[in-house]
Amino acid sequence: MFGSLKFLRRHTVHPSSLKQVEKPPIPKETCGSWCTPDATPAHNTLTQTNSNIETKTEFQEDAQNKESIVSQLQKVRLFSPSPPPEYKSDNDITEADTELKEFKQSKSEDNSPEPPPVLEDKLDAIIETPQSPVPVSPSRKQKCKGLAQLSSFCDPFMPIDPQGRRYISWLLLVTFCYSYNAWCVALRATFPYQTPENTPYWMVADYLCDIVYILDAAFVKPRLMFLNEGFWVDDPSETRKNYRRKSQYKFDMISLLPLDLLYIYFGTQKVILRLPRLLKLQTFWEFHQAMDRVLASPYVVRIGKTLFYIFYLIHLNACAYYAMSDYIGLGKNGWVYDNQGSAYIRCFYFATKTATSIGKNPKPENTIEYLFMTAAWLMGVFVFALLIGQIRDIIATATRARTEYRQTLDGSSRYLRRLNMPVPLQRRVASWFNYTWSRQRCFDEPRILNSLPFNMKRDVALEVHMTTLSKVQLFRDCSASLLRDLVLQLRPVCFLPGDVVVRRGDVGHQMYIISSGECCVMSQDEKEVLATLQEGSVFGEISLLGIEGLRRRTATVRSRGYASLFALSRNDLEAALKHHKQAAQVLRIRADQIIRENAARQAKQRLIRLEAKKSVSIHEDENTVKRRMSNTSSASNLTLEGRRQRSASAMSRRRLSAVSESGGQEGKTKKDEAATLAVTCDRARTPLPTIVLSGD
Ligand SMILES: Nc1ncnc2c1ncn2[C@@H]1O[C@@H]2COP(=O)(O)O[C@H]2[C@H]1O
Repeated sequence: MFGSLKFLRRHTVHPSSLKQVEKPPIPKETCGSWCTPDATPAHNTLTQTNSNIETKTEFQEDAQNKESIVSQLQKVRLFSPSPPPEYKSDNDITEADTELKEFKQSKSEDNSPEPPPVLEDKLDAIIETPQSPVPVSPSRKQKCKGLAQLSSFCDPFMPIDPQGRRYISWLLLVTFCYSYNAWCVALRATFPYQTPENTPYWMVADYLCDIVYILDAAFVKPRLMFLNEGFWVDDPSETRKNYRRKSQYKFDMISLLPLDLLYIYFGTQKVILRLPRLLKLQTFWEFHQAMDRVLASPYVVRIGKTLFYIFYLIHLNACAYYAMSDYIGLGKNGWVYDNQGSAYIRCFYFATKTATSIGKNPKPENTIEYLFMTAAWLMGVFVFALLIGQIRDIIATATRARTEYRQTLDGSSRYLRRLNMPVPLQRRVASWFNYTWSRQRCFDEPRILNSLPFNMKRDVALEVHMTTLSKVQLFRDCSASLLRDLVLQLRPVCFLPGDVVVRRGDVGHQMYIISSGECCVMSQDEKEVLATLQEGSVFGEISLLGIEGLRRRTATVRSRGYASLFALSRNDLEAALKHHKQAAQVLRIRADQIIRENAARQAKQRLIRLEAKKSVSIHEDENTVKRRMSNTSSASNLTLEGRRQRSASAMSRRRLSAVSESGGQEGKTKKDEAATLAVTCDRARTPLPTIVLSGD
């Protein structure tokens, strides 16, 4: 048998020759997995570009690719230049074992952490999302020198990004001032809440708001960058002109009319003179639009805005009711406010009742009261119905996805029940729906993405799956364009605990990337876990690579708990690899490593089994001899002595034959086993023909 091992030596890989740099070995579990986070060095996350201009030229990318290929090939050099060691005696078993150990060790050395690849540079160009701020021109930088201490927002020479946080915060302040004016002008003009004592406080609040209005119209709005045919314009004179062209500018200017000067003539009680301040309504809308864009759940903003309108209308109604009651005379008849309790609360209560048509309102007693009530009810019927309907729509839109999910879940449950499917299967289906919903929050991701233009779709997909994809070693080792090419082909799939993702022996149709959860690569008998793959790991690629004799799954892979994976079909992978030779190289090298590792493991297991068999057969031989000896106890001493000698020599012969495994009666089966082992070991050591081992 060991003769055949000797024969194999010509094809043996000598792991010791792989040693190039001394690196610490990595833990066992991580050896078998492709780019599990533990096995891979810390990496930079994908970063977003700040401009839509590709920062790398094709040439640079090519040069980088070549460098990376060379380093990969240096890393996994499969052939040894030095001659293989001789297998000289029966100690070959030990040597073979040692070689397996060495192979393992060298493999772990090979997989030892590399210095983190510079991902930032490579992946900077991946997402080509145009960002709002245009780089500041040098002339502007010059101007800004003296004002370096000021933040860019306060700097009167710096343009302002209309989508930036600072501007949105500013809009919040202006909106607050606007709301103050909107509520307080009507309140103070009708209710007796402005007294000579508190007038200075009201005035301070008023003029603080006016200062915000002035700053907004004079320093903020004229610096707002704007999009002109897809380009952000940040030139100060252009941004100023752009603001002046807008209707907003006119309204802003009218809202700042200093009618307050007429206080001198009419007195400070004439708060109605501040009415023009309410014309700054566009900023109020602008703020809500900005929040709509920025917030994770824009529905809250939309509902908030609608509620603001509803309450404001009721507030105006309350003010009008008080003003009318005051005009007619407080408590003069049954309809007017009777001047009891808190004036504002009572009037607001009355206004709410009329606006929402609850009924049981005091009966109007004169024409003006009738007119008021008619107007209030009409407003309730039309305006409020419209606003409340809007809230219903907003909530329906917000929960549409959940409603659809429930409908799909109910439909599938009904279908399975109708077909009398086993209860565990029904539970599994429900569990899958629950998990998929909790992970993705939508079932029609492709439909949403398909409505976007191609590049945008790709950028969205990159952003969505950034966390996982940045952990995939394949994408780090290869050119950034591989990720761009593949990202849209990735199909999210979910697996329940214990689900078989791929089964050994099946034809492979897709490979997988783990997005979350863990998957276990099982041994042939499914009793041992060969490797635990974690987020960012890739598996199922071997059967897709077209390696001769390996078109079927080499191992069963099961999900450990819930697992979210990205599936990539054979066709998509093949199409991508056609244009990304380096990626094909990397995948094949990795596949080769796994195949060798598995083959080496199997060879070792067989050796152990063979050893065990041998020791059992020797033991049996000894027992047989003992039995025979006891049967012939009646024979003469001479004959006994002679037989003993013969039996001893026979036993030693048998021992010898068992140890050498050559010839003998049962030698045939052992020979077969040895031949199979030889072939396995041969496979374990012989590099695959598909792998290109030298290249530039
Ligand atoms: N020892 C191993 N360590 C890690 N992954 C493995 C191991 N053996 C098999 N695999 C993966 O399990 C996958 C099973 O399907 P494939 O043969 O297509 O590709 C296989 C590899 O990606």
